[in-house]
Amino acid sequence: MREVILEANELSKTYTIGERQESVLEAVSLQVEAGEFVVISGTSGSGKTTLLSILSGLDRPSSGRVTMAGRDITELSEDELAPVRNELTGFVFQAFHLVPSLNALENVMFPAELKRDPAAKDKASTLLQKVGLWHRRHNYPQQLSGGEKQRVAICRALINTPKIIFADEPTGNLDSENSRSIIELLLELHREHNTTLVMATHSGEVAAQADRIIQLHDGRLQNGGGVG
Ligand SMILES: Nc1ncnc2c1ncn2[C@@H]1O[C@H](COP(=O)(O)OP(=O)(O)OP(=O)(O)O)[C@@H](O)[C@H]1O
Repeated sequence: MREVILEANELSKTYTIGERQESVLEAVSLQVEAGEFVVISGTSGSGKTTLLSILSGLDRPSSGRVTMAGRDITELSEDELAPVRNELTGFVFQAFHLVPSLNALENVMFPAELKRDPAAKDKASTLLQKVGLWHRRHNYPQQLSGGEKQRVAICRALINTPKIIFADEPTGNLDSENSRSIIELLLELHREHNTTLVMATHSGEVAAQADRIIQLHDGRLQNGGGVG
């Protein structure tokens, strides 16, 4: 049997808005195997971003548990969680969170430099070339278009070859040619390094390439979340 790298048990998330309690996720349980490419699909507002944020340890559930690489991360403090996230995961979210004072190349290198990787610059250069941004390497985030920033953020998420990549509409701001090259890059990592991909997307073309599609509807899973 293959390793289950990510597991959610009975996750729920409730927001309080004024006097009202709004339930965004309800009793979501799922398992993802190491090396799987899972797409989370669902209409706008169905809870995809919320689920990805909780699965990746960026946000906490109101109840339920998340286990990552055999470790229950639900009750870890932020200080305990940060090294687990850095070691295992990469994030491609809609907010780019690029460092404004670093140029494109330096932004991509940053996570590898934190690990004192001597190949940081070479790896960052290769990634920028793959996404067609080598000529923009000296530009600062404010000198890049939305789609270019998106691609820099993707390179940065990939530089340490994380075990699990969480991606929220990674091609959301991109035209079809750039979307294809980003998906190709993610799939290349998936194939070559057995990287697990957990991706929310509206794109049927991307979903068609996934091993499994998890459907969210009003915060509930439509099909079982077990390993397919
Ligand atoms: N911080 C918050 N406070 C209150 N409600 C929130 C908060 N964040 C999200 N929501 C609500 O939770 C629901 C799910 O949001 P979420 O962003 O997870 O949906 P989504 O499926 O990713 O949507 P989209 O495809 O439009 O990005 C929405 O109804 C949203 O309004």
